[in-house]
Amino acid sequence: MPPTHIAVLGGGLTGLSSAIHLARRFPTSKISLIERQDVLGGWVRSERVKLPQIGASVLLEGGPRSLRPNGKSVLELINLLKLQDEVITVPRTAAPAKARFLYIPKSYGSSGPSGLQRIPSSIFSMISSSLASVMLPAILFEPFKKANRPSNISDESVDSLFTRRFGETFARTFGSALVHGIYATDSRTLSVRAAFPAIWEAEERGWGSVVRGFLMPKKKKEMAEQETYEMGNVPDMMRGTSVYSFRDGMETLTKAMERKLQATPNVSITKNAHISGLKLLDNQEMEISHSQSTPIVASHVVSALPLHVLHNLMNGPQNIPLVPHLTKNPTSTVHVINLVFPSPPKDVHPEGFGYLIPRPPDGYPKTSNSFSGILGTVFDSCSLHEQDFPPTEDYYNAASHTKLTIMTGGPYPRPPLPLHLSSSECDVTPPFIWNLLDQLKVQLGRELPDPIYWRIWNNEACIPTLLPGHLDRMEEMKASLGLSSNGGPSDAISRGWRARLAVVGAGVGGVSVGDCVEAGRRVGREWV
Ligand SMILES: C=Cc1c2[nH]c(c1C)Cc1[nH]c(c(CCC(=O)O)c1C)Cc1[nH]c(c(C)c1CCC(=O)O)Cc1[nH]c(c(C)c1C=C)C2
Repeated sequence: MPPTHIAVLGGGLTGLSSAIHLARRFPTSKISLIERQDVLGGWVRSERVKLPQIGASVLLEGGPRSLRPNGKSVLELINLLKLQDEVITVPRTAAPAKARFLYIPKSYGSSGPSGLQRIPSSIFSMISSSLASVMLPAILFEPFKKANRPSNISDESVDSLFTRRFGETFARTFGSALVHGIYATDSRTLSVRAAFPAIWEAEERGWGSVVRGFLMPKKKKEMAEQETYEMGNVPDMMRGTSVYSFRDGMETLTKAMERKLQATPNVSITKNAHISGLKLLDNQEMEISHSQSTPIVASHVVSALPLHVLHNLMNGPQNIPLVPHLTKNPTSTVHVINLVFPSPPKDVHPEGFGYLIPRPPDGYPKTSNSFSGILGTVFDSCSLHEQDFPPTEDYYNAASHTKLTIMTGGPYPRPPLPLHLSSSECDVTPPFIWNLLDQLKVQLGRELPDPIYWRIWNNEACIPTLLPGHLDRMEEMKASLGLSSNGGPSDAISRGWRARLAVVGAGVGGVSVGDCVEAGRRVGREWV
């Protein structure tokens, strides 16, 4: 029998995707989506600002800003929500797809390269690269290094695997920068199996060598199970695309998901609702108390809340079955700072995607002082100039402005934020922004004009750091809910939750937009 009433807790990407797919799968079930804030979409936030000084309208992002076309569940949503005309693509041959940089401060050491360094994209470009001294020996000798994974480990940190296979300098230079750019955390704390399973598996496939493993074909049983996605013509549109976004930013996707849900008769959305409790009733239904009206009683619940928030809900006075590991992982806070300069990109930065900054050799500083803790900078004008008006064909040399985004925080101590978070709220540029501009000038190696617009987004606890052992812990968590590892009901049916509570989201199964949408797509499959 289909569920009578499904409550979806949390209206971020995973909650929205869960509600959309559950409403399709169970058209006769009642579905209630409950969100704490007055907007849906979670960390996805796009803002269009008009800048009359230069006669431009500029689209800025506070969270994720681009997508890769390999995420089939997002391509499917684009098709289902008819967003094809909103998509903008960056071809694989374009500069932002090919040119990515590392910034290595002079203070990191005298022997290696310093300054803005282009990351080579092939073995041939590696030979002439200034990063060759760090990359070439590490990569060329790795296949000849003895297998060295300790037999008693089932997971380790990204830094630990990179150091074992490629050496300490490579691990710190490339591994830490990669982890900054995705998880905004310390690579010495992040689980390699949870964050980069392909690297862990390549080492196994390659008899101890990651490089050999990547060069070898995958065995049949390692190939992902084949899912069918309703993608229509979207894969054709994406041919040759490196990354894509939407003309009006990533909110195009979440707003379209919300509109779709509003138009679906069996779905109700409650915003501004503070959820205060989750209780298991004697008849196996679940009661969700929240601030907006009387409690909701649901036969099935999807929690798309951050795990620590779910933990707090369950820790009330009611006696409910324990769900383990909800508070194990820490989270990273990222400050995202959009800057708009009144000059074309050629006067501000090299053409490309942007740059990442590796971890300092002595580790992260303990206090913020004047050090800004920049993790990396994205050259938004290069990849996303089609979002801005008026359109400029030769945007790099001729656009009226440059937009870029600095990301700070994560493992660095964070200086206090200014009172006002955008230049539209105050006339005086705060020291926080001047300090970042000083750092930016050093990193880009040039003088910069004063920005005509700045905007700070405080993404508090936005990305979970999945600690080593995460995958095993999530199996135990699922088992406690009465779910087996493949998502179906386990024989532990006597457990209180009886597979009627599903826990999904970035803290469980992957932090990318694609992972969140996919998790929502798969949830509740066992409820038929
Ligand atoms: C708020 C800042 C974020 C940082 N990482 C993420 C966010 C939202 C999440 C993230 N970023 C990337 C991925 C991988 C995506 C994939 O493989 O499909 C994830 C899950 C890659 C990425 N990193 C940066 C960009 C612009 C992208 C493309 C995707 C996106 O737009 O988020 C730049 C970047 N992100 C962060 C930092 C510190 C940084 C530095 C330049 C943190």
